[in-house]
Amino acid sequence: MWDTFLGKRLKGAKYAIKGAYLLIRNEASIQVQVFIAIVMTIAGFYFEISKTEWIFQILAIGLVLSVEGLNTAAEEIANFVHPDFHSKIGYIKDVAAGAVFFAAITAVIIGCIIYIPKF
Ligand SMILES: Nc1ncnc2c1ncn2[C@@H]1O[C@H](COP(=O)(O)OP(=O)(O)OP(=O)(O)O)[C@@H](O)[C@H]1O
Repeated sequence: MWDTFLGKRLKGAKYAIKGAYLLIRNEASIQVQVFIAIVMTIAGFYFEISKTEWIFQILAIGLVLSVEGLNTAAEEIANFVHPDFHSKIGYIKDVAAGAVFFAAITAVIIGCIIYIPKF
């Protein structure tokens, strides 16, 4: 069953769900982002944001969690291939963190556009 086209896709999805679970269980940065996502979701219901606002909020949450997850993967690869201090590893980790910064700034701006007018 797992050797068919559909079976291989299902197996891939199984590993992806396992990866998402590992990120949430092991990574403090992801746990913080998930907490913020839950708070923002509660805020969305509390302020009864519009369908368009929900779409942007969900996209922002997904963007941050996705990029944070990829940043963690980059850090893990860097630590595995070169556990010792190296300027190149420092550069790789810094640019991966920079990607998270872009995503986080985008999410904050979206949050401000949605919620500031509600006060
Ligand atoms: N092996 C290394 N060589 C050079 N610089 C490093 C190395 N490891 C970390 N750094 C520098 O330290 C910064 C933070 O490292 P890292 O992202 O691993 O966070 P941490 O706080 O050490 O670990 P964690 O995120 O798991 O708590 C990097 O962005 C990089 O500038």
